[in-house]
Amino acid sequence: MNAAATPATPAAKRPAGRGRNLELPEHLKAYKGVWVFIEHDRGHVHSVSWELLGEARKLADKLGSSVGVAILGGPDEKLEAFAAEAFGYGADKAYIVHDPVLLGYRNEPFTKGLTDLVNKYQPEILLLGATSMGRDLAGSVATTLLTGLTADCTELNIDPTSRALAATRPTFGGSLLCTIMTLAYRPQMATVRPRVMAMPRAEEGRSGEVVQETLGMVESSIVTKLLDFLPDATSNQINLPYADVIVSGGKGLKNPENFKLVFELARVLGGEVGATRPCVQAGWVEADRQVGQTGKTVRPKLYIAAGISGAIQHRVGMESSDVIVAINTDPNAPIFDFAHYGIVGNALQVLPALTAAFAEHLGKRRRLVA
Ligand SMILES: Cc1cc2nc3c(=O)[nH]c(=O)nc-3n(C[C@H](O)[C@H](O)[C@H](O)COP(=O)(O)OP(=O)(O)OC[C@H]3O[C@@H](n4cnc5c(N)ncnc54)[C@H](O)[C@@H]3O)c2cc1C
Repeated sequence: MNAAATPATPAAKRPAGRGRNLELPEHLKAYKGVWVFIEHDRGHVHSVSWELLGEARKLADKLGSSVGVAILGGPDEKLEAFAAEAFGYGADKAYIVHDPVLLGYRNEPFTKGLTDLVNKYQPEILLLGATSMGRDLAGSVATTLLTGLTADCTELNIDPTSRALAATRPTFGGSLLCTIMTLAYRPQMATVRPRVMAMPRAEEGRSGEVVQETLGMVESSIVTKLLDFLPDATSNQINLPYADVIVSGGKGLKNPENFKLVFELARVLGGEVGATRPCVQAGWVEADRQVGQTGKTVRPKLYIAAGISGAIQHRVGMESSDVIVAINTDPNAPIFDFAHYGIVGNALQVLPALTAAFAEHLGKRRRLVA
C-alpha cells in the first residue's frame, strides 16, 4: 500500500495545526521549561534520571527557561528526598504526586499522573530514560498527549533557528544518524538510554521549589493489579552500563572457549565482560553482555576490545568510553580509527599476557598497600 496515498490519519481528522503544518500553533506557544521524569524503584532513583537532568539543565540554559522534574510515587515514598537530590543536579522545580495507586510502576496511573502534570504546567520538553519503565511510559504519554516522541536519542540540542528540540538518534541499522524535530507539537518528548549522557556533578546546597499535586484516580478504575515484586530469575546481575572497566570480546576470539581469556582479564581488573552481537547470537555469552545499538550503551573508564572489528552498530554503544584499547590482528580494522590505544596482534596471545602483567602489577600494589 502506498503510504503517501493513504495517510494513517486523514488530514481532515488531524488536530488543527498538526500534520504537514510545521508552524507551532498559537495555543502551544505557552509551553515553557524542560522537564525530566524521575524514575525510581523501591527507594532508588535510576541514574539515568540524573544523567538526563544534566542535559535538561544545558537545554534550559540555551532556551533561557527552567528545569522541572516530575516525581510520582506511593504515599510513604521519599519523593521529597528525591526532589532535594534533583535540585542538586540542576532542577529548579519538582512536581510531586503521592498516591496509593502510584506505589510501584503501572502504566495507567503513571500515564494519567504525568499527562495531568504536563497538561497543567505545560513543559516545552519532556525527557525520560530509555529503560523498560521509561519506554513504556513515554509511548503512552506521547499517544495520550498526541505529541511527538523521539526514542533512543544519543544527542539533544536546541535548533538555533526554530528553537525546537533537535533530537539525534541512529537509524538504518546505525549506519546513519538522523536529527528529529517535532516543530508543531508540545511537549517535545525524547527518551535516552542509560549512560549515553554524562553524569552531572551535584551542587551541594542548591535548592528549588516543591509543588505537590494530587492524582484523583481510584484503584477500581485500573485494569492492572500489582500483586508482588519478584526477583528476575533470568538476571545474573550483569551491570554492564555502570561498570568502570569492561573487557569485550568479538568474533576474532574464534570460539566460545577462548572467551574465558576475556573473563580472566576482566576478573583481574575488577571489571565486567562485554561482547559483540555475533558472539551473543552464536550463544558464546549471555544477551545481557551485548554492547551496541541493539545491546547496552556503556561509558566505562577503560574499554578493552579484543577481536572486535569496530562496526558502527558496536561503536555507538561504547565510543564514549574514557579510554578504548583495541586488540586486533588487522591493522586496518575500523576499531583503530577511534581507539585511543591499539595493539596489532593475536588476542589469544595478547589477552593472557595482559592478564599476567596486570595480575603481577596489581598484586604488587596490594602487597605495598598491605
Ligand atoms: C540492525 C543491526 C544491529 C546491530 N547491533 C549490534 C550491536 O548492538 N552490537 C554489535 O556488536 N553488533 C551489532 N550488529 C552487528 C555489527 O554490524 C557487526 O556485525 C558486529 O559488531 C561485528 O562483530 P565482531 O567485531 O565481533 O565481528 P567481525 O566484524 O567479524 O570482526 C572480527 C574482528 O576480529 C579480528 N580478528 C580475527 N582474529 C583475531 C585474533 N586472533 N586476534 C585479534 N583480532 C582478530 C578481525 O580482524 C576482525 O576485525 C548489528 C547489526 C545490525 C544490522
